[in-house]
Amino acid sequence: MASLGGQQENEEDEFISSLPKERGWSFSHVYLFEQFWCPSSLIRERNIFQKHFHAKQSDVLVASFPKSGTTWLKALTFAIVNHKKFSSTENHPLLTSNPHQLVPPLYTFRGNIHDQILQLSNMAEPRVFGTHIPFPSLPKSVIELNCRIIYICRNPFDTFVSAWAFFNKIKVESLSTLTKEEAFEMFCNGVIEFGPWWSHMLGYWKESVARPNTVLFLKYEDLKEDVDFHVKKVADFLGCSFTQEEESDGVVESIAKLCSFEGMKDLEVNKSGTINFEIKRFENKLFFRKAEIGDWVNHFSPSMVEKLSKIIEEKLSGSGLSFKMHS
Ligand SMILES: Nc1ncnc2c1ncn2[C@@H]1O[C@H](COP(=O)(O)OS(=O)(=O)O)[C@@H](OP(=O)(O)O)[C@H]1O
Repeated sequence: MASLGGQQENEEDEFISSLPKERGWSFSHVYLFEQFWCPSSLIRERNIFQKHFHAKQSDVLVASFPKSGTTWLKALTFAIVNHKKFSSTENHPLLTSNPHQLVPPLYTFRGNIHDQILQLSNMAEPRVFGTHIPFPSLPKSVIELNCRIIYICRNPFDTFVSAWAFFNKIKVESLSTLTKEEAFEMFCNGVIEFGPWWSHMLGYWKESVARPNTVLFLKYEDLKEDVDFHVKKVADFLGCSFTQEEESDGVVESIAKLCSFEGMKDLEVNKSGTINFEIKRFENKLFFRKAEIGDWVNHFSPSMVEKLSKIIEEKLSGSGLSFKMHS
């Protein structure tokens, strides 16, 4: 972890310990920082980032609440921005690397901060980063330079099931396994890494309405319905539209196929590869579970359905944001 130096570190520790604190889903604790629940390590990383990271105008951000389709959108975005560089069928980096390796998270400082900044500044442009950070807490330079942001969200029912399955598998050893009931209670209270999920979605939703050329808001369910349409939409948004010839050659369809759940989950790198997450090293295969719309029906009791539906109604009403719950 990058170091701030003695006194500053102490002040930061004091600041973090003054914040409201809850048990996390995968981290021992999460703190209410800038109105979202966040592990202490991320608060530190984010503070360093605010100070030292300078966005470039060509940077692209893939933003999401966890378990909403991040892996899929990272793969698609990487393939789209590099479609002139790599063929989707031969030797494509996505055939041998997990999307999270090709599209690194904005905040994961390990080791020397200056090396990290140098590494990032040497990345091929356009640099594509992933982030689960809510809109208001993004690095200032990202906002000031109007870097393009693609946000993906998913219906909260499926997001909950996916998160419950995933976080229990990657959690720190010392944490007890969250029962479905415990996790659901926390989810309904917004207490989950990067939550509350409703303010996360609404933050990006409002920006996408106010600045549609800067923030593109996508839904997992819509991508499932017509991925080719969305591949073209993302390319147009990023200013790298496909030519007529590329479209006739089937480039759009081959990107969609390369990034499909079926295509990705059976790749060797995603079956047996591992990724170094802050908490521990875990298997890439954990990013690929069922990828269905409506799996929640196998997990929700009628009272859970009623409670979550009410929260969605209450939190999102009037925003214009709604979800498809079944395929
Ligand atoms: N290529 C592709 N296409 C469609 N769906 C996919 C794909 N890759 C992963 N998935 C499904 O997405 C869910 C994981 O969400 P995230 O990728 O956002 O997870 S993470 O936040 O990056 O950890 C998780 O959903 P569930 O299966 O419902 O748990 C994955 O199975």
